[in-house]
Amino acid sequence: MRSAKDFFAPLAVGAPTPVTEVPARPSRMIHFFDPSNPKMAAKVPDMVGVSDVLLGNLEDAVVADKKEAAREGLVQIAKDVDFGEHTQLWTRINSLDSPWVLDDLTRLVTEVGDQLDVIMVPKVQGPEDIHYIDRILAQLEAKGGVQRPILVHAILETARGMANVEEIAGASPRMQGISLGPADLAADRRMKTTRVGGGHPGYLVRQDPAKGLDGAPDYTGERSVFQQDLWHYTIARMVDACAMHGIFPFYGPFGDIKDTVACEDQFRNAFLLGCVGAWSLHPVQIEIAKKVFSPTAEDVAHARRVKEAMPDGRGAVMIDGKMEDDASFKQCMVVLELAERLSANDPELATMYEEA
Ligand SMILES: CC(=O)SCCNC(=O)CCNC(=O)[C@H](O)C(C)(C)COP(=O)(O)OP(=O)(O)OC[C@H]1O[C@@H](n2cnc3c(N)ncnc32)[C@H](O)[C@@H]1OP(=O)(O)O
Ligand SMILES: CC(=O)C(=O)O
Ligand SMILES: [Mg+2]
Repeated sequence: MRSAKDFFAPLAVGAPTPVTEVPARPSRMIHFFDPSNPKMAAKVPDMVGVSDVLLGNLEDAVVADKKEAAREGLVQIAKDVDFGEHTQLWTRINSLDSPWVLDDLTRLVTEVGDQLDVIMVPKVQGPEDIHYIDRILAQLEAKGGVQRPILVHAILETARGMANVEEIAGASPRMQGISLGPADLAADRRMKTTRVGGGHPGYLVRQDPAKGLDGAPDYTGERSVFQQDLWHYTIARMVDACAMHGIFPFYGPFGDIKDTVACEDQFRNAFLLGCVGAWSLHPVQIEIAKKVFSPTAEDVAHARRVKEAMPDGRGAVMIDGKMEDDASFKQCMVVLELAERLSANDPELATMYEEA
């Protein structure tokens, strides 16, 4: 463990000073594109300002013989495209045990390090993986003359990573956030779902049987079933780990692109539990994430009323028959702060909240 007093010192001579607070930039959707796919790459400039985060994916979903093309494609995009103030450029590098990761890091950081906001690291197993990335990034930042520290995002997609999630979240001042990786995590845990995120009709709770005429349970009657959320425990624990360390939790991918309704439900569950965003794999999911991860006009209006009724956040008042006090005031401030942050980037949302 590093001494607290050294935690914010650069890990290489000439590397930029680490941040003491992770910038809370709007990141409602992390939109994935494959930089080796010319059709997807061509769409990137038009997605600036549409997606909060554009992520050039180098890992899974990019075939082995396209790894170099994806890396070079991303370098070119980072050089050619102006991402402006409101869209961040991220990448997902290959896993730390792969033959590509060293070149991914070396090439990207020394060539376009100042354009990259966050590097997503897949299959993080424990804090030691983050310590490795922390040091090598510092060395490469120094070599490339990078001016601001590149932040790090871990994907939670192994049982060991899950068991170490709190240590991962606090492993470096570079840690920006953590995403749930439901596909690899399901495989690693030997879960028996073949879906990429989302629920499963087999994971359910069934209503008790009604009583028959003789007062005994009638096991033959109709009984409602309630599908449960396979990911509840994992997301809730990830949210706590992130909140504890002042970093941001994200739901990951929802693979059933055509099921926009269930995607919206899964995203909203994550939003309500504390996540700030989700991944978008297809352009259709950008709008879903934008809708879900922006507070509703009703919630903003309610939060404002509570703030007006309790300007200093103390005491207890009744609003619409409900008690509001210091704690619910804080809940309302979470909503208002998020609405304010998002409005600064999104004039449409700003107008909606003004009129709420
Ligand atoms: C478990 C994990 O690790 S998840 C993360 C890794 N996976 C990914 O990154 C997957 C990213 N997404 C994709 O590869 C694709 O969206 C797929 C394979 C799911 C579907 O692709 P398609 O079958 O081409 O979808 P579809 O036909 O609806 O595409 C419509 C248009 O949107 C484009 N498009 C599709 N996905 C994207 C994207 N992520 N970004 C930009 N454009 C996209 C297509 O190129 C197509 O363009 P065109 O109209 O010029 O032909
Ligand atoms: C997100 C991811 O990489 C996974 O689900 O495996
Ligand atoms: Mg994965």
